[in-house]
Amino acid sequence: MSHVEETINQELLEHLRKRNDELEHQNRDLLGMLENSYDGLLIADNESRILYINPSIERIMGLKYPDSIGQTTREQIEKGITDASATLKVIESGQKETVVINTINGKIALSTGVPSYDSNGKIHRVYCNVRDITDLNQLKQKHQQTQVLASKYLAELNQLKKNNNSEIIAHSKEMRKVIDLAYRVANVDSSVLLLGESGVGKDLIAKIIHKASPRNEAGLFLKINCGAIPENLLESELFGYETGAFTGASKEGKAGYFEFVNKGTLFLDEIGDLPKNMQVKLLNVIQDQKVTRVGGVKPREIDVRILAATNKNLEEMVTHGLFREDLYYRLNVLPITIPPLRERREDILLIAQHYADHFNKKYNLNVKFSKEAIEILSKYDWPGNVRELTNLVERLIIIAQETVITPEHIPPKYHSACEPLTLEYNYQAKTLNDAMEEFENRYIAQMITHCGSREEAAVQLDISLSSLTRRIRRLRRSKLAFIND
Ligand SMILES: Nc1ncnc2c1ncn2[C@@H]1O[C@H](COP(=O)(O)OP(=O)(O)OP(=O)(O)O)[C@@H](O)[C@H]1O
Repeated sequence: MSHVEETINQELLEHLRKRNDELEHQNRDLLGMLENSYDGLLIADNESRILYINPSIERIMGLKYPDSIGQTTREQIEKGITDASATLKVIESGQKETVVINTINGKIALSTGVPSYDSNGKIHRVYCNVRDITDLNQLKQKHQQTQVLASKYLAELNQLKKNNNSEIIAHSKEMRKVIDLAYRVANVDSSVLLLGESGVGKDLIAKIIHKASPRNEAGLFLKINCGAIPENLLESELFGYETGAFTGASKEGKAGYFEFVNKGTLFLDEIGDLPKNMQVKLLNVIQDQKVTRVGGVKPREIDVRILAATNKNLEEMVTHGLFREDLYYRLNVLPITIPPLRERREDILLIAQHYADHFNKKYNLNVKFSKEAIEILSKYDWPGNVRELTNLVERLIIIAQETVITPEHIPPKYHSACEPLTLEYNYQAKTLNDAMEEFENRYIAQMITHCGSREEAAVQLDISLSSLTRRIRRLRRSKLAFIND
């Protein structure tokens, strides 16, 4: 070898040594990155055989190094280590794939596989990035729970806002007594049982009691309709549940209404519909002021005032064994009975007027009641009480085309106060035609007197007001004119 050749060889050797050093450094850097990545990294061949895993894969998926090297991801699924494989999906589709996997050590991960091809265009390697999203999922769940809680608070705030605006109309002696009692019981902490037919205002009185009590500042008011929550959910809704208490239960567990409303007031509406097995549990919670979540053992201290309401006869239910006597006495410490609307007729007009103002404002109208319409409403028995009255007022305000509600606008069933007439008199007429005319004349005249107005009489006679007016005009021209102005 010449001197020149020797020099070139040495330079080449030096260059190769340097290059080798560089590659070794790069290799070490790359390996350092792979080994220290917080995400799991996995390299597989075109048969899903694992060639490389980093330590994070062991943390996320429970795969051990070096045992898992050479195993296929299909085998991992068969062994139950994971329930899906991005590698297999990439091999199937030939493109980038992302799957959510549940791993043997209880983690949820997002696995993304990317293919790499050889010079023939065939898959040569699959590179997988496995990101642990368990914490992210828990955060998401927490976020969702916070959102649920926030919307509950918002609903409660809106309810409170509404309460501030809601006015109770209580002109009658009977209702004034009820309100008076409500304010007095507000200052003590005993249970109150609100009794009365549907729609009398039990809800409204319950809100008044809470608002006037010190609990208004300290906690929330929450109404639960015991008859509306499915029996299998009622216990967990009221008392909450612990982690994994039942299938579908949140991993975090959940506070029930009693805990949610702590320091406030829980209004148990339709208490007569509470299933018997729940009655004893409710009794224990009220007595001990402690609640144990479903699936839990540790009782939690609570401070909740109970208001209950029913339109059923609880005493009778106790006699028939449908309601626990001990719970009945526990709830019935302070009973308040709200009389039906028909037993306090003087409230009818004021309530109707109050809601007419309310709906006129709401619909930007200026509809008023005629004297005759008011008379009909005052005489009706209102089996659905104030709720029925408010519903009718809203309907009348909307349907009255004119600015005055007349008897014609009011549906026939409300005209019940005009009972059928009994007509007894001697006919002066001889012929059938005359007798028929005479009957018509007298019947119409008496019906107008009886109902107090032509409008109401027309409703009772089931003819239009204009038809009645035409008949009156014709009858006035007859021999026997009974109809006066
Ligand atoms: N005295 C009143 N003044 C004004 N509004 C009233 C009055 N009483 C009841 N209302 C209204 O009538 C409607 C029915 O009242 P509420 O829901 O309180 O009755 P309830 O007795 O609780 O009925 P249910 O037994 O069916 O639950 C509500 O819109 C309420 O605001």
